[in-house]
Amino acid sequence: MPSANSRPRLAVKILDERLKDRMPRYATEGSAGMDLHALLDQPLTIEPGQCELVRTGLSIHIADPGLAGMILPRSGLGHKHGIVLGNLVGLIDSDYQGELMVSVWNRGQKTFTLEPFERMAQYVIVPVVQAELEIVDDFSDSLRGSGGFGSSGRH
Ligand SMILES: O=c1ccn([C@H]2C[C@H](O)[C@@H](COP(=O)(O)OP(=O)(O)OP(=O)(O)O)O2)c(=O)[nH]1
Ligand SMILES: [Mg+2]
Repeated sequence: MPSANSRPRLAVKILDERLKDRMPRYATEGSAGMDLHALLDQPLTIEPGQCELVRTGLSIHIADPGLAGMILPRSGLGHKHGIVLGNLVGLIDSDYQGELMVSVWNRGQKTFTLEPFERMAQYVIVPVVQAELEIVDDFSDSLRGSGGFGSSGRH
């Protein structure tokens, strides 16, 4: 695993002083994501079916088009409390310089209270390949062809 020194360095703006001692970090050496804390002045009640856009107090400029950020649910909150993301997955462009926002969706059946600075989601950096689309009339044959949606097991 690359040491902390050889990891890509991403510029972060702290938009609220209270985030200074709650910076996202890898909890273990092998963690894929860093948890994002909810920037809230008071507890936020989220009713079943309700979705709230919650501030993180951070802007992260990834800058490198070969990388992207993803905001993913935390499994404990998702499984035990039905707290996932209103957009299912948040995709953060490398040129985005605004505040990271988390769409917190209560897809469960009970009211959930999100506490100030609770860890609500996780942020993962992933490699990205940008492609060029080249218009053609025909493709060279492939084994699959245009079969999809469960076609591979059928005779
Ligand atoms: O959960 C999310 C998803 C997105 N964003 C920010 C970063 C991302 O780069 C930008 C745009 O996201 P996306 O392209 O998914 O949204 P859009 O609806 O297509 O908006 P736009 O027209 O601004 O691209 O919004 C967040 O802060 N949190
Ligand atoms: Mg977009």
